[in-house]
Amino acid sequence: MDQNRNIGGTFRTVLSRPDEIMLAAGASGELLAARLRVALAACLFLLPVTNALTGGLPGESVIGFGGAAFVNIFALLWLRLARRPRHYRWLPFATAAFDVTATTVVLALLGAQYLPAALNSMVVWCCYVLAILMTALRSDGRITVFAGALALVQYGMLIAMVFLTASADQLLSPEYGAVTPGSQIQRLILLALTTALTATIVYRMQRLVQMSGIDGLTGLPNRTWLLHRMPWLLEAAHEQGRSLSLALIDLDHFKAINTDLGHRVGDRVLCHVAAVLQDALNESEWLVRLGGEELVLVMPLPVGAAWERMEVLRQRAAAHPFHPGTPRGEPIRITVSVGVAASPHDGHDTSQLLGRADRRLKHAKRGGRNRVVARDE
Ligand SMILES: Nc1nc2c(ncn2[C@@H]2O[C@H](COP(=O)(O)OP(=O)(O)OP(=O)(O)O)[C@@H](O)[C@H]2O)c(=O)[nH]1
Repeated sequence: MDQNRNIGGTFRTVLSRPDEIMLAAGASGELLAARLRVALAACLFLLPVTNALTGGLPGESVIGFGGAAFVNIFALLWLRLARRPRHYRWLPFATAAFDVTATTVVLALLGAQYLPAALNSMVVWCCYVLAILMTALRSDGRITVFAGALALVQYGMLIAMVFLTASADQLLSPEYGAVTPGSQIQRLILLALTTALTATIVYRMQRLVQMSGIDGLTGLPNRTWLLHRMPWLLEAAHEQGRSLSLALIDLDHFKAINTDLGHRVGDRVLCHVAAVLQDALNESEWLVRLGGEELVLVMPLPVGAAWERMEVLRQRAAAHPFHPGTPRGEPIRITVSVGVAASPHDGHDTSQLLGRADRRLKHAKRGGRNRVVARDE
């Protein structure tokens, strides 16, 4: 699946809004990035101190110290904001822009003191690379591309300004070497490559998370996906004052299919039922394979409406027999039993809802199977 993606498709994926799981991972990544920034910002004070102690230009040390103080104040502010995960949706863009722009400002200040330092300071220029690499922690390709593009534009403008204003001998320096167009183009290319590499890492991370949340047999989201996704769905439903229902669906007499026709046919039956149900779902309904022959359907409905919806789907499963595909194989009617539970009435978290739905599923089995139960008896 992965190998078949073309570059255009990959690029579109990188630039698209990540799903809820990746956004949640990105929010904790933002907090990690904020903590890392505070630690790195504290280390920045070492640069002007080292510069002063090793006989560097006094003006450089003062600028370095001022820049470090500025970065430290903002680093603490970003950390404070990042402690409220996903509260400020603009935060990852703002912090990435800050990291890049702070680098440009320090380079410009160095250049104002001593022109070659603006373009040939290796230590400060490397902060662009760190700023772009740090966007990988946000698990969002849009932020990586944004930070990379901003670094290219800002550094490109700095190059243009220096070359437009400086004379040839101002670009020669005993400390920093010669500032040449060739070396500056190489730096721009390195920034573009860093951006492309970081975006690729983000893309791979997204694909791995996606793959770990998909059931290999049916292609449905799996238990891992459900356990990650449900808290967000429950929180959103709670904020909007809506109910969220969960239906636990179990195939009836599935053991007999395995025993009579073999496990391989059993697997095909599972895929068949998953496809029959999946084909009838709308965008706000999520079908998950919990494990074995148990499926879960999550619906943004109160319990009564969820029961009605499951009744329709139960009848649909029964009306679509499985065809073994062998010359003498008769179509097999597959039925399902279902237990439904809804938040907030039956519970506030996934395990409470699953527990309640499981109890009702057992009632459905005891009551003769091929039925939906949404109430305790
Ligand atoms: N082919 C196949 N079988 C599976 C898979 N996972 C679980 N099973 C089988 O599913 C069967 C589940 O049986 P049970 O739920 O205990 O019983 P049942 O026959 O379905 O009876 P009721 O649920 O009471 O209607 C077991 O035989 C498992 O081996 C799978 O991935 N593929």
